[in-house]
Amino acid sequence: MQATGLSAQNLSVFYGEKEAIKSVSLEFAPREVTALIGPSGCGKSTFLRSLNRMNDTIGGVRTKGEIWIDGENINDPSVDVVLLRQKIGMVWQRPNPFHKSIYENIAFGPRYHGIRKKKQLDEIVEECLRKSALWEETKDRLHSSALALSGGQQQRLCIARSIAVKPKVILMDEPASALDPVSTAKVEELVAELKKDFSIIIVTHNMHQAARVSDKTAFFYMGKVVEYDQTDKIFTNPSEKATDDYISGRFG
Ligand SMILES: Nc1ncnc2c1ncn2[C@@H]1O[C@H](COP(=O)(O)OP(=O)(O)OP(=O)(O)O)[C@@H](O)[C@H]1O
Repeated sequence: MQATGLSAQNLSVFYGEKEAIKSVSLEFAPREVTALIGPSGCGKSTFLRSLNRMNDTIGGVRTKGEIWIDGENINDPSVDVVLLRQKIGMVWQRPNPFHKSIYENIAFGPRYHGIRKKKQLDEIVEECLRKSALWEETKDRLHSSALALSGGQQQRLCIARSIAVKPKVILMDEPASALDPVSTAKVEELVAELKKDFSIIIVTHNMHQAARVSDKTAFFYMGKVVEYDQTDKIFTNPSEKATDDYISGRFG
């Protein structure tokens, strides 16, 4: 079955014999934030990575089922993985800027995809830094090393880098878990701002964060989605007892 936007249909992911994701179907709406929650080892990161084929980089991974974006099955052999990851970007748990200048971190992707004019690249760099609430802090040091930024600034730079290639969807794997509370709040504000332009799918262990930033929440347990609904509903009146037990801290 094809769907508009991004969706997983009966997706299973195996590490060797182990089935880490068990026939999961989820559909993501444009310009919404979806939180993936659940206890450690339930498959959130595996599911997230399968959405832009980052699992391809791990040996011994096998995928069954389908993932569709804009009418294209991303696991089809004809799919160009570089273009796929332009469309579906990723921000990791630990900030991982390139060992380059702040400017080059952002210009790299657009340049790779064919933009060469300096003026145009300058505009993209400024726009992305503004959207990531980093412009004021960096405009006088664009050509200094990105590694001289604080951890929180580096993570916002990684978000700026991910939006520079104009993705439709941004995947975030616990993007604030390595950050202090002030930097965490800035990343959360950024998520709220960015959803005006992008769909965001965020893995988080922080229930308050999921409740604050997301429109929809999927509760994963042992490789399956137990419940997927509006975030308000999941956190105030979940349909499944297991969801209630998890969000009330009774396990996990
Ligand atoms: N590279 C790998 N090789 C083999 N098994 C793996 C690999 N990565 C994850 N797994 C297994 O797949 C299952 C799901 O792991 P995954 O990291 O997706 O869960 P998670 O919900 O994101 O966990 P956490 O919240 O602790 O990050 C776990 O049983 C894990 O041990």
